[in-house]
Amino acid sequence: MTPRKKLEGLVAATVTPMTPDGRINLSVIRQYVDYLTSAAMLCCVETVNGTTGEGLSLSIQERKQLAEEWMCQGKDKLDHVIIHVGALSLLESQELARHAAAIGASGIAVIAPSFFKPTNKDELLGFLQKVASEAPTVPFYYYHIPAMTGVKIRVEELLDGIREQIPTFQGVKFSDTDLLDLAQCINKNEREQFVFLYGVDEQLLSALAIGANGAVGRLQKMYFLFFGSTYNYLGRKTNLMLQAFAKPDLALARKYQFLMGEFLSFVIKLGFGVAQTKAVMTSVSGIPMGPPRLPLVSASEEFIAKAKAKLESIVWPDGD
Ligand SMILES: CC(=O)N[C@@H]([C@@H](O)[C@H](O)[C@H](O)CO)[C@@H](O)CC(=O)C(=O)O
Repeated sequence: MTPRKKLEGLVAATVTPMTPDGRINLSVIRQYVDYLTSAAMLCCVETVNGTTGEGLSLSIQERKQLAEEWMCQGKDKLDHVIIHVGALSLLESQELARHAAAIGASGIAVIAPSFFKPTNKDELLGFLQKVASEAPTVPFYYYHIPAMTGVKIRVEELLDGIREQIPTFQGVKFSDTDLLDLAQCINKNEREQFVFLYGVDEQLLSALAIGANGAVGRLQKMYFLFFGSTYNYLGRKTNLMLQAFAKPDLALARKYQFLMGEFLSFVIKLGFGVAQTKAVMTSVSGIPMGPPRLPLVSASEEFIAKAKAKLESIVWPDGD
């Protein structure tokens, strides 16, 4: 496999900008990249076309266009662009994997198919292997998000012998609240060959504690990574939390986590999902992210006003 720059830092799960009439809006991606690298202080971007990016609501053609645009605009600015290539149809997923390889993606991620679902580890592995083998030089990540897919096969179980079947396997985008499963994965990963990208932003500090349990060195090597939708607009604050944890200044790290939690808990009560993430991101960055695609519907004006007021009312420890 071609040596690539080490994957480290925060990874934003990107939204897919759309025009008011619901078409993908490639024209703002350059601005989006600049925003992420400057204001949000991120150097990686993922997943183009993931959950937050409404990947499964897009056509194959749209997904390819978006992937190409992110690769083009991210060149020399983003260290990594990981492309989500999961689909309900194996053939479509394979086509997207080949495309991601052809345009030079830093990695591909795949969720479990979620209409006809794999019922055990071997079925899931079979699907993942057939996708990964279409991009034999591209680092491969399993994207575990059971709340969305309904596929609850434990990652700990999936990891056993996975490299024999998927030589490009690099790790897991772990977007689940089951910290026992995550802890077991980290604990078993003695040779440190895999990375775990944790994706429940409001629980990041707890996951950090689990990752740091084995050895602080893991954290220093950024062996344990974080991705999520909130890093689109709270990336800078999350980076400050990571710095406080590494120091270690746990009281300060907790303060950041609690304040992020205060915002998320507030918006979750109002009803929070991809549509609302798009609205918050539009309001914070000034980049028109547009509406989501049906069946998702735009966030209400009331939500937008309340979320904005809440975010502005938070007094962060760095004085911002
Ligand atoms: C279900 C969901 O959308 N989860 C988000 C989180 O970042 C989530 O928005 C955040 O923790 C707030 O609840 C990410 O894990 C999604 C994600 O990684 C992706 O879009 O690729």
